[in-house]
Amino acid sequence: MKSAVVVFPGSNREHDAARALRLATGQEAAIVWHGDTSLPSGTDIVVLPGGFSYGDYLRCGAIAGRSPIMDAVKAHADRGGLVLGICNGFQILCEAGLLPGVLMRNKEKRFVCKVTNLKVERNDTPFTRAYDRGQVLAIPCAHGEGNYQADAETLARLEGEGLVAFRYCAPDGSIDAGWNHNGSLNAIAGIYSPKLNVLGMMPHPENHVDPAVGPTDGLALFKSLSMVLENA
Ligand SMILES: NC(=O)CC[C@H](N)C(=O)O
Repeated sequence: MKSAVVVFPGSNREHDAARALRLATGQEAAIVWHGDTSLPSGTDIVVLPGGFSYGDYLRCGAIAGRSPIMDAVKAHADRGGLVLGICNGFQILCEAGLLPGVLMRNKEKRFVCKVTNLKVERNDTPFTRAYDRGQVLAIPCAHGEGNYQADAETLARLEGEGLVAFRYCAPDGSIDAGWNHNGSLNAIAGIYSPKLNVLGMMPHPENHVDPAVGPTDGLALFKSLSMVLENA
């Protein structure tokens, strides 16, 4: 499995993402600069990592979404290639038009850094097959602008087509506004593209992958990707 992690000026989670990919797949990810115009040949999965690309100026991800590498990322996604955007990476995917909607400021207008509970909506996707449907994961969040918003038509389409990947939930899996720390519509923490090959999510699965430093609920996401590609 060949993976590539894109680095933008201000990215700060690229090594965490590369490490998670290495732990799950046993292979090194290529590190790709945002100013490049192509991905390494044979790339199976592209990861847009978290961080503060371009200092979060204009809107988080707005400038990075127009970087030279994004045409190659779009072409990869159009061919059915896998793309994972985590936190700032999710913001970049929305700003680049690979996913619908926008990430607004958290409802309390504060940066939130804490472990959240995430409900796995479906486990028949390339990103979630190593999870159970309805499983509740403990995954950290660290963002100021994670409040997912979309117009009513887009929201209805996401819900109707099963494109919500994860929701913020209570520890027992119930959807309760008290656990939706950033105010996202329908407690949405992550969404898929219509072909399920692009996933954007605000929480950081790459930070819960190593038993030496804590819980490992994020590892199965990266394992899912390697399972898909082994079976391809
Ligand atoms: N951890 C991150 O990727 C942060 C995302 C973004 N800069 C925000 O604060 O919303």
